[in-house]
Amino acid sequence: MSQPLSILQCNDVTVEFDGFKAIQGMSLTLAKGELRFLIGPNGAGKTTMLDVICGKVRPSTGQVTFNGDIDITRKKEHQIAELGIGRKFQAPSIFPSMTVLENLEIALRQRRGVFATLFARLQAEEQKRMKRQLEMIGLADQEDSRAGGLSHGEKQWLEIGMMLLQEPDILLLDEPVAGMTDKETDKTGELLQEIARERSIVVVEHDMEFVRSFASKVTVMHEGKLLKEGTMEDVQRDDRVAEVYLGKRRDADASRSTA
Ligand SMILES: Nc1ncnc2c1ncn2[C@@H]1O[C@H](COP(=O)(O)OP(=O)(O)OP(=O)(O)O)[C@@H](O)[C@H]1O
Repeated sequence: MSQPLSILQCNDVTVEFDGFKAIQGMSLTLAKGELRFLIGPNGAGKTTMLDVICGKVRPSTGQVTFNGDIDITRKKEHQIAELGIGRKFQAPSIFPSMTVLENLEIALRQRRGVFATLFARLQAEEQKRMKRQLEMIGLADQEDSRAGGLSHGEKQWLEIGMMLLQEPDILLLDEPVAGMTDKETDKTGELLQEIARERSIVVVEHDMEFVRSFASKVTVMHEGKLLKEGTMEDVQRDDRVAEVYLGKRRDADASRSTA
């Protein structure tokens, strides 16, 4: 069988903070249209890996290549964003006093490659895209609501919608379901699976129930290194993972899983 095409490759990445190696020779390959979960105990280096990919942190050694042969290791954050890698942080960065639709309009105007002169001609088509995006993020009947009045989950979906209007090839999400209700969490999982039909996603996540429900492939990090990669079943069967990660969470996890 042929290998799926990769959209991102991180090879032997090392990150040092004042001599402390937060990442130690980490490699990760992401396929086109893949929804990948990055898990591991606190301090494993998950967020730092996202920082490396989006250009916020420069690795001291190693290489990151995007879309085949584009070396993004030394590129600046805005250049990487323009190439098509979008990063969403934990706190939503929406404009609370504007409506849902206005927030999406702002995102659309920031879209890479859209020239002001073309904007008028594209408007009808762009309006359609915004409406489609609204449907996808489940906020179609709230387009005129003030974004600041949305629930926590809805704010996160709006921000995901804003990212999508910039048409990234890769979305990097840090704990997207933190603070969400169970219902919102499930909706988010379904949304991510839908997005992954067209784009690739890396999700850093602590909520194991969420990962179990929606992950096909999981990467486990520990002390800045790759510990295990595979299906959730592979990962759960691995003794080293149980020891360093799942074991530590087993009690808290068991109480959630019985629900
Ligand atoms: N800017 C920084 N300066 C110094 N040390 C840092 C910096 N950023 C992260 N670290 C350290 O690097 C290690 C990895 O941190 P990172 O935030 O990537 O882990 P994580 O797996 O995302 O953890 P968590 O799940 O708790 O968010 C930690 O020991 C952290 O304290």
